[in-house]
Amino acid sequence: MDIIFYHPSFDNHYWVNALSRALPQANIRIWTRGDNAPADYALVWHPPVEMLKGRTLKGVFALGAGVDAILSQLKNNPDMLGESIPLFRLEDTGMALQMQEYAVSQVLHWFRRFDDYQTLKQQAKWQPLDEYEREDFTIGILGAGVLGAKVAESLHAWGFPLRCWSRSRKSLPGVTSFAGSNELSDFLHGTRVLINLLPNTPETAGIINHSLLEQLADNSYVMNLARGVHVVESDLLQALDSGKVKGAMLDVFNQEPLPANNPLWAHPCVAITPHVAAVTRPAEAIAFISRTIGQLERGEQVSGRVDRQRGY
Ligand SMILES: NC(=O)C1=CN([C@@H]2O[C@H](COP(=O)(O)OP(=O)(O)OC[C@H]3O[C@@H](n4cnc5c(N)ncnc54)[C@H](OP(=O)(O)O)[C@@H]3O)[C@@H](O)[C@H]2O)C=CC1
Ligand SMILES: O=C(O)C(=O)CO
Repeated sequence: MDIIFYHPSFDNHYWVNALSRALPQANIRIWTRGDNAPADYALVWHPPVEMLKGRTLKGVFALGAGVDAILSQLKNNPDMLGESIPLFRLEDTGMALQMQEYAVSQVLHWFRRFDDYQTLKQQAKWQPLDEYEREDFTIGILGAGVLGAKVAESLHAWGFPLRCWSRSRKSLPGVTSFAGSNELSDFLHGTRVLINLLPNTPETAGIINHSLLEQLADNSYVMNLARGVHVVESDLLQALDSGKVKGAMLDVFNQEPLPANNPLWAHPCVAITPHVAAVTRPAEAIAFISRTIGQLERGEQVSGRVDRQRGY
């Protein structure tokens, strides 16, 4: 079995060595320009079109959870990957725990008013503030897939009222499920903390806009852990300036790296991380990929296949 590997920023040699240990029966090589030799599988992130074009692969694995970049490449280059070639993505592989850490720590930061205490500290003011009540701190999670469901689970342990919004109805302990565009308004009504874990698709791009933000509870908080394209930045800034939204924690942006002149950097109510909410963990990712390749080779059912029409 031949496997080609390409990632623009990972240590490709490290990955190929680790993959070779996990799949000793496979010949695994780093793909470089001009390599047209046969391959059974391709493991990629932001691959050059020529890497995949014209190949008859048994499968392509995205080295992350989101496949928006590769699907957008495919839209512009439909012959990059034949319709019958399955595309897989990483499911969890250590990312859910990272998302849980991120979401729980930030929700607690807001709930315990550490943002307000930081402001008071800058003024050298010793001033106990009113406590927030849990029942006024409803957390709404946009997207209840692999990562959204795990984030909900971790917040459930802290006793917050929880709701999620997805395409299909969910049954998650302690979480009220809202499904489909008809139920989005009800989901937003009363949501104090909005956490975004949707995939980037034509239906979800720009979803966090003026109309959505207006429907949140007053003094709400927004956490974007999914993709920058979900947030209309000018609408968020306006909501922050008006006080409708009290704080935003943003990991992903329309343009990455976020340009130095972007007003989000200087906004006092915005916290920023550089797309690190959940990174691909090699050991877990390699375990998932090698297990899935084994299942495919044996003709077994596999998980993680992307529905290209749906976009995630
Ligand atoms: N910032 C970072 O470091 C990282 C960001 N990400 C981002 O997180 C995203 C989510 O990952 P993951 O949880 O694995 O993805 P999943 O595909 O498992 O979950 C997606 C969820 O979104 C819901 N959804 C999709 N489209 C719609 C829609 N039109 N209306 C309502 N709900 C919708 C799905 O509903 P249903 O269940 O009904 O299908 C599902 O619940 C990734 O696509 C990626 O962009 C991922 C990893 C790291
Ligand atoms: O896996 C993904 O989709 C990511 O965004 C990794 O940071």
